[in-house]
Amino acid sequence: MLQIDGSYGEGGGQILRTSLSLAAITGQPIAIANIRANRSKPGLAIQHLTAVRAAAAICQAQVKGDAVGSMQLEFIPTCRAIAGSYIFDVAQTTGAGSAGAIMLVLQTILLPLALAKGNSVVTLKGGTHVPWSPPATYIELVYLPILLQMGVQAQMQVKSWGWYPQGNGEVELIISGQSTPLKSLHLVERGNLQAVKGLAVATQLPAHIPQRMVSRAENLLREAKIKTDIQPGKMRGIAPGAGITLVAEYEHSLAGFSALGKLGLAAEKVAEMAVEELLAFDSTGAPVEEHLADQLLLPAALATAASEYRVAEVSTHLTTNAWVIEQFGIAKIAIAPDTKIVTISPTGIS
Ligand SMILES: Nc1ncnc2c1ncn2[C@@H]1O[C@H](COP(=O)(O)OP(=O)(O)OP(=O)(O)O)[C@@H](O)[C@H]1O
Repeated sequence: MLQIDGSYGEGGGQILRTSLSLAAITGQPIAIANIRANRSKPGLAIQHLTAVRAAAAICQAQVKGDAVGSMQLEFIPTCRAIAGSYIFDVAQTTGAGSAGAIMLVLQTILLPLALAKGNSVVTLKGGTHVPWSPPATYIELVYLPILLQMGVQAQMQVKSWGWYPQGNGEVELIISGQSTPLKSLHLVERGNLQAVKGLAVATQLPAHIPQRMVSRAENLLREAKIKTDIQPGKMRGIAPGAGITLVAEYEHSLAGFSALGKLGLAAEKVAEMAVEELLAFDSTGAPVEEHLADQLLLPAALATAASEYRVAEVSTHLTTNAWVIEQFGIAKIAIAPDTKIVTISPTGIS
C-alpha cells in the first residue's frame, strides 16, 4: 500500500484529491495520513469526503476512515475506474445542504473516467461557485478547453448555480471515455492577447447586477486597449448570488480570473477584482496562470510524451501536487526556478 503524507508542503485537500484520482486510474491501494494537517480545521471536510465517496464509487474501492474530520484514510480500489452514470451530491454526504465545492469533486473523477472505456454521465450537486476552488465557469471556459487539446473529451453544463453558504447547485458532466493515453501539452509561449471573453452572472438578483459587472469590466479592459466580449446572464439558483469569470484568450493559451459577489460589495468592485488579477497576470508574460498551473500537472503526467509549460507563479500548490504525483512513480516533474518552466516527463502506468 502506498503511504502518502497529507501534511507535506501545502498540506491541503489537493494531496487527497490527486491521490484518489491516481488510485482510481492505476488501481494502486493508498493510505493517506495527516489529511489537511496544515488547515485550521484539519481532516476531511464535506467536499473532501464527497470526493472520497465519488472516487470509491468509480473504482469500487474499499475505504476505511471516510468520516468528517478524519485525518487518516485507507483506499483500496478493486478495479480501475469504470465508465457509467453517477450522481454525487454533497448534501447526501452531510445529510443536509452544503456548498461543498463540487468542481473539486469533478476534478477528482474526471481523468479516471476519461481514461476508462465507454462514456460517463455524471451529475454533481453542491457548490458550483465557492471561494478557494475553481468556479464552474472557469472549469467550462478554461480547464476543459485546455484538456480538450490533450484529448480529454468532456462537456459540462451548469444547470443551477450554487453559492456559499446554501450550495445546492447542479452540473451535468458528459465524458467520452477513450482508454487511450493523453496528448502532451506545450505552453511555453502564449502569443498575443486576442480578446478577453467572459460571463457575469446573478441568481435571484436584479438584471442590472450582471450588467454592471460587464460594463465595469469592459470599460477597464478597453482602457487597457483589450478587445472584450463579456456576456451578462441571469441564471437559476436557490439563493441570491453573483460572480464573474474573465478568460484571457492568447494565441496559444487561456487564462481565467474569477471574483464572487457578496452582500455589501458593489457589482463594479467584483468586476474590478477580476480585471485586476487578469491585468497583473498579463504583465507577467507567462502563458499559464497560478491555478491552472497546479491543475495541469495530473493530465500532463498521464500523457504519452513529455509536456512543458511556463507559469506566472510557482505556488506551493504546484510544488506539492508535483510531489504527490511523483509518489505514484508515473512521472518525473521538474520546475525551473529561473524560467518557471514546468517539465513533466511521464514514465507510464504499469
Ligand atoms: N479562483 C480560482 N480559479 C481556479 N482555480 C482555483 C481558484 N481558487 C482555487 N483554485 C484551485 O482550487 C484548488 C484548491 O486546492 P486546495 O489544496 O487548497 O484544496 P481544498 O480542498 O480547497 O482544501 P483546503 O481547505 O485544504 O485548502 C487548487 O487546484 C487551486 O488551484
